[in-house]
Amino acid sequence: MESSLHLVTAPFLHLHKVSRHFALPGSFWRRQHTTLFEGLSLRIAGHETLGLVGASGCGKSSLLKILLALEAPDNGEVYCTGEKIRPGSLRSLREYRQRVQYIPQDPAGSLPPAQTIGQIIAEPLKHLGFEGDIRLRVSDVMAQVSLSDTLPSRTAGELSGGQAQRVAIARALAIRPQFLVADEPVSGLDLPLRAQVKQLLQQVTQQNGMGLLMVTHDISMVAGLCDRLLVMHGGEIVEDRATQDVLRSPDHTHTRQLLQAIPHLPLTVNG
Ligand SMILES: Nc1ncnc2c1ncn2[C@@H]1O[C@H](COP(=O)(O)OP(=O)(O)OP(=O)(O)O)[C@@H](O)[C@H]1O
Repeated sequence: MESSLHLVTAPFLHLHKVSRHFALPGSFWRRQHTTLFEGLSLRIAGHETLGLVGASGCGKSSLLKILLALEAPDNGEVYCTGEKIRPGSLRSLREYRQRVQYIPQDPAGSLPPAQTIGQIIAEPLKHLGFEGDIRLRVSDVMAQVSLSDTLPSRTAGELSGGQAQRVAIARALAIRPQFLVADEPVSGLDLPLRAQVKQLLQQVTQQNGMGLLMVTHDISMVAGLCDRLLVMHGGEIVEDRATQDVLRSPDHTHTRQLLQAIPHLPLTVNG
């Protein structure tokens, strides 16, 4: 199934007919498989900001892992600017890691607690052989995410959830990627911090001319941040349109259910 937005003719990222199956628990000899998605295609332009929403368990994170080339699809290919990444060479994978960076779901849990902020942000620079001044680059990105008043020698274990997410964003930005992929970047944060992270993502993508794909359960995160909204259901992308259009007039029953599930404040207060 090709996603409905065919307008992206020269995509930066291209998933071509990817499939994901999982073995169900059971004996090895009688093992059965479940199909999460089959033959799913998606084209994304380099400057686009996209939200990906869907009910829990529909396969969003699995799709993201394939897009990030962290996992290989069971069938299908992943391309970046026309070059095959999966299956592909180690060289193309290494270049891909430089171009597409990941912001994890639970930064407080995923950052190594004993490492300093400076070490964490410098790690991808060292790993990918950055040739400039690493300390300068670390302090540059710390300033970009408003961590400049925080000492780079503080350890990740000392940070609040909001600060940890800023460090994770700074680490992703350090090697000057062209595209960010974020998996539930605000889950676990309270409402004011969610708004701050949303504003920060908006700011860094605009300032650096980067694209963004963000998985979220929180549809309020995509409004104003993502130009394009994908809704995943039953192993397919059932909506793929401009965010405002989807929010104003959802086509699919599942999208309407997701929108109806957003809590609203009562308009009047009695008593
Ligand atoms: N490695 C795996 N082995 C077996 N099943 C898996 C594996 N990874 C994911 N699954 C199953 O695939 C389904 C989709 O998981 P996935 O994490 O992609 O969904 P999701 O839409 O991101 O969910 P959530 O919104 O709750 O994070 C789930 O039923 C999950 O249990």
